[in-house]
Amino acid sequence: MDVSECNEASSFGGAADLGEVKQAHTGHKGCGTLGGRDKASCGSQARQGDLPPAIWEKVKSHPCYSEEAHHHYARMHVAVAPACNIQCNYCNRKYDCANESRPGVVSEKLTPEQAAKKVLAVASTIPQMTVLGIAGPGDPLANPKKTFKTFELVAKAAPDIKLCLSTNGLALPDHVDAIARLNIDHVTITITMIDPEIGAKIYPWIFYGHRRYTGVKAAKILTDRQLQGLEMLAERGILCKINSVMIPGINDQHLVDVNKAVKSRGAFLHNVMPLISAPQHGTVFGLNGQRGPTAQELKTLQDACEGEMNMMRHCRQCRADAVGLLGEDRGAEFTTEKIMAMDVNYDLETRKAYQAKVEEERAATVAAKQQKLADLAGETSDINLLVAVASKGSGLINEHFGHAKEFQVYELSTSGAKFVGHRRADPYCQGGYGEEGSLATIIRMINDCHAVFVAKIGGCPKSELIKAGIEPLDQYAHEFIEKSALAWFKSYLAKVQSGEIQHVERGDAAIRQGALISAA
Ligand SMILES: C[S@@+](CC[C@H](N)C(=O)[O-])C[C@H]1O[C@@H](n2cnc3c(N)ncnc32)[C@H](O)[C@@H]1O
Ligand code: SF4
Ligand code: SF4
Repeated sequence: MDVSECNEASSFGGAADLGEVKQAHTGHKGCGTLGGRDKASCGSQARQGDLPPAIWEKVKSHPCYSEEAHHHYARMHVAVAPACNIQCNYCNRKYDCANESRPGVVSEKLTPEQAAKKVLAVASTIPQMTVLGIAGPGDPLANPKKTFKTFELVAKAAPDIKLCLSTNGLALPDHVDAIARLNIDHVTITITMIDPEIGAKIYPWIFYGHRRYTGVKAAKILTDRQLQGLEMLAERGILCKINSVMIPGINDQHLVDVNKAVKSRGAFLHNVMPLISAPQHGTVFGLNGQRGPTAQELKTLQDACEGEMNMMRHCRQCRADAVGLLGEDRGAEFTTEKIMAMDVNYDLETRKAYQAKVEEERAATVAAKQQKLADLAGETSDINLLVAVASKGSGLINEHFGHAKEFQVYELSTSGAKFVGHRRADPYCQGGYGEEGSLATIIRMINDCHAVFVAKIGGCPKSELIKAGIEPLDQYAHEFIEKSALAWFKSYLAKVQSGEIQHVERGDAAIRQGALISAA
């Protein structure tokens, strides 16, 4: 789901500012609303210097729009939008499990007033929370009064928080003016098809103009409205992310065409997300056995789409009430009951001071990586491999192998270290002792990786990883991820060149043996 699609309330406050942003956006060769883009300059991997300053300001601390930012900044969603105006075969909002991280899932629905109080409570407890997103549990624009009221309250009380919303796009053209007026600078539209014949297999019905439509007719209205809404937003300089759910056998090949269509209409970022379809969720796809993609299938599609626009690869498919860094969920600390009892002290200056420290930490991460990249400059090898990393955030290798809830995956080559995805894991250590079943699952899940970087690891999992051909590395504990990965890669290349080891491809073959994106 999406969500973090938040927008920026403070720095781009007035109409004049918006005009300036639009000009900066459309005027930039790499990120123009229409026309060619420069591969390195758009999307979540973009860094300072790649983008016009006004765009960089919008994305630099948005954990979903900037891969670099997601190590340092948090987001939150408030569940104020329960209703939906369409039905997707992959969505069932009635199924709720507090321990589950999945789009559309929430524990409590909130009024706009409760939501605003929650935002202030989180903002004062987690000063690196920079983005408020509304992403459900239904569709924000099928609940426009509650959605916009919430944004109004938050913009007034906490003007430094960026505002985002995530919509299926059916009602979008009717609300673009309100979105611009409220300075909602980031909007996500879920577009899974541009061909209504394919759409009819994904959407059983839509509700539009006081009536219900089904089949190809419904899908045609939906795709027309989505693309119209995207063009209208791009025209106003509002950054748009497109979410596409990858459904093998239904729209997987077609998503390359979707990518071209949204790129040409000014989308900033494309997020191809894997279908989640467990039967117990009670969705049509879950019940009829429709599978989601493997990690390798997802990566292959993302690579195919990544021509001129970078792809978002760090989406965690968050709950509609998620709180915290991507990949962690601190929602349980902020239930309505707890918030009502909290003494909330929202202090803008304290938040700014904290975020200045975060920026220092981030600058150190980038500098360390640049130095290692410079070290690699003379290498000519065409070796390209994956490594897994256990991290709790801040761009550090700071998680114990046995406690990791996910492994971040980086692709290493002489061009650098590129974040290409994550694999969810059931923590190997439950209550202090290892579970054999979950160790085997984790090894299968990262079986396409040559090494795994961890803060600490026990003797048994270490030897099992070595047996599986994955090198466990704890000597980089509490070091920066990319710097360490590049340093290790350089030493790996040296060993290959000296004949000390032989490079063996892992990749496809290993992961086809059963590594799914989620162990769940
Ligand atoms: C829950 S929706 C809420 C926002 C809005 N209604 C929409 O669909 O864009 C957030 C995102 O989660 C995605 N999503 C919902 N159920 C999913 C599933 N079972 N598998 C993958 N993505 C899913 C949606 O496609 C959407 O991009
Ligand atoms: S990680 Fe994905 S689901 Fe979570 S807030 Fe960001 S875009 Fe939305
Ligand atoms: S549009 Fe969003 S909330 Fe509505 S059914 Fe689809 S995924 Fe669920």
